[in-house]
Amino acid sequence: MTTISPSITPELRNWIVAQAEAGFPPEEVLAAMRNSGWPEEVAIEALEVTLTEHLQAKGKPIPGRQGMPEPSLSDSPSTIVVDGHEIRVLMSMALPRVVVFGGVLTHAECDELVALSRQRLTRSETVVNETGGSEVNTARTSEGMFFTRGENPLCQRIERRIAALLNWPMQNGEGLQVLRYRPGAEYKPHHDYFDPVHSGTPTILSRGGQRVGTLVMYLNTPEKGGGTTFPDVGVEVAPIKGNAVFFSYHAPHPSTKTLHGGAPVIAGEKWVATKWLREREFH
Ligand SMILES: O=C(O)CCC(=O)C(=O)O
Ligand SMILES: [Fe+2]
Repeated sequence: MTTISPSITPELRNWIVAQAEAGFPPEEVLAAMRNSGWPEEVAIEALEVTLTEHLQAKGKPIPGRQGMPEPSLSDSPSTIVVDGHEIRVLMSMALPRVVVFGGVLTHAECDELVALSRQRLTRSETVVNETGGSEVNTARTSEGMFFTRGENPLCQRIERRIAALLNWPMQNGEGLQVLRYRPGAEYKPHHDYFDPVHSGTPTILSRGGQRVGTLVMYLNTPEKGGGTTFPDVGVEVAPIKGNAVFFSYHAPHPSTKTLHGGAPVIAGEKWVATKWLREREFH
């Protein structure tokens, strides 16, 4: 992962906003910044951050990829009913795009997922950037397993619910992943998208394009620790059985502020099921 912290001075910010308001497309503003000596990566992040914040301040929608997974929240409902199942909306944030839901899964569904996955857990692996394969990694000390999409009636029911909740085709989802963290286990902050700079990324993208969103569902409530953290914005989501945190990223870029991690579990175990959403049909 590359992390860039450009110093966006007020002068630079005003200049970028003035260019955009004068009608110059972002590509031209970027070219001008490159010509005046800015490294491309830094210029892109400065542009994205400045324009996103500017649009948000003016209450305008943020242009991104055409179509993103997104719950129907335009009239700020307190609950969303999906297939007769009532889900509560607990928190919504614009940047990063994060929504916390209550009661995505019933306690019985959480217990059943744990029971179905327990015997299949192995030490979690992470993607090897160079090859697109996977390997054991000290940043991720959980154990995990993947269900294939639609593997059993429970997975089918949950996948249908998630597709309706996030307005995203079921076919574009990866199979559910279940993770168990024991005391001391954690998942250090990372992005879920595949970094385009890595040579293994094209192999991964051939199976359905980029990841564009993540839903982490909590299958139990750890006694202490184990929250899902978003270090860019100092947010921590409490892991409560049945609840879930959704976040989306319209580009594979840190300016989405979707850096996140599973904080170390201090007491008890933590179980989650993660659903990753791809741009296109995942196969
Ligand atoms: O365990 C968590 O809270 C986060 C899990 C996560 O980041 C992932 O599965 O990609
Ligand atoms: Fe993640």
